[in-house]
Amino acid sequence: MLAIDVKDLRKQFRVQKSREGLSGALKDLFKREYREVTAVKDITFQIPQGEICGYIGENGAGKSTTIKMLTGILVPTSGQLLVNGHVPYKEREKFVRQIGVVFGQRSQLWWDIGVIESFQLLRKVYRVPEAEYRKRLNELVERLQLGDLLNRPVRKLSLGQRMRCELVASLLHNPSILFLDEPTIGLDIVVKTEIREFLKQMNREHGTTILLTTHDLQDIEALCNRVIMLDDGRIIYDGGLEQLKARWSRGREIRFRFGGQAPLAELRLLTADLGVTWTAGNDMTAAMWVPMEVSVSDALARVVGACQDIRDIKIVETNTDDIVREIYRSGSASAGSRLEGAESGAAGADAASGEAAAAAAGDRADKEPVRHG
Ligand SMILES: Nc1ncnc2c1ncn2[C@@H]1O[C@H](COP(=O)(O)OP(=O)(O)OP(=O)(O)O)[C@@H](O)[C@H]1O
Repeated sequence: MLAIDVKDLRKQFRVQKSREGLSGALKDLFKREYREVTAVKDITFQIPQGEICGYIGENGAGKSTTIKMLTGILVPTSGQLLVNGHVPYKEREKFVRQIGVVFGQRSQLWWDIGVIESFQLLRKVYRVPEAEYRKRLNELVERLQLGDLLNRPVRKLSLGQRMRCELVASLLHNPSILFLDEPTIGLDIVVKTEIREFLKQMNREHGTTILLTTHDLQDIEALCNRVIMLDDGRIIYDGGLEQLKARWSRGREIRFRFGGQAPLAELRLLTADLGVTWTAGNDMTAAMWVPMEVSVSDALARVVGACQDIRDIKIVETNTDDIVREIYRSGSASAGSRLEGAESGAAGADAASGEAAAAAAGDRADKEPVRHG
């Protein structure tokens, strides 16, 4: 069985238009006007059990909306959606016991009571048998070194401490799928690394499927073999991280350090026919940019063959941040990506059930109304 199976999934929101000025406000009172915002546009993807998949995109791309549909908080406008074989918004009670959710900016813990008391309440919510709960809690507390924190109220915890507690809370009932929305946001590098290691371990030992949205591409590098990239509600790339890098990388930089003054003019002359470019570093260093279509080993051989005084060579790959930024800018990851079909007219115009509307109302307060151009 697939962990997540999504077909032609769409979410539209109905947003009230507000007219300008006092007369506009008065008109709004009597006759409201609405417009549709399509946050997710007929996306299709499948995630097998045990995979860690990154779900990325710029602000407003539709990541959170997808996660909310996958976790049953929002009802899709159209399309099909199965998570662990369940339709999330239909079988809420049974379903939530199989998933864990961490929204980086929102807590599932009670603010004023001790962490351990929150855990106990969650045990009851998820109906975890006492013995199983104890065993699980001990394991998680040890892994994330929470011992000292358990009796403190959540409001007294630092962000990093709270995040570790949130992770425990989301895993107490041993869910087979974990949804993480910006799990490392605002954390220092030590805690980030700790959390990444912990997630890898959970995935390895318990086969937990993880879907992760993040703006921190180092989370993706550390955890995911696969990424799904979203732009303006559509999937623009679905595949391996390495393939993405290989396809999009426009070249590599090779840095040289010399025993004396870097012979820049000579180097330029030497490689003039290769299509590489040189930039000076400090006196003793220089960097050669080798575009993708030029062989690195040919370029290297040319330089090394002619200069005796090279002390150090370093090849620098284009980093994922640069690649992803470039893809966002162009709005397409082209070759080999699974481009979703064009938007096919409005389907099921009124998306908002009472539940969805409530989620929507509470939800935008903490966010900018963002869109990229
Ligand atoms: N409840 C809502 N009502 C109206 N519009 C919404 C609602 N939720 C999201 N949107 C709109 O849908 C689009 C997608 O938003 P979403 O929050 O899913 O993006 P995101 O990729 O998670 O962005 P971010 O990285 O900022 O969290 C945006 O244009 C947003 O303004």
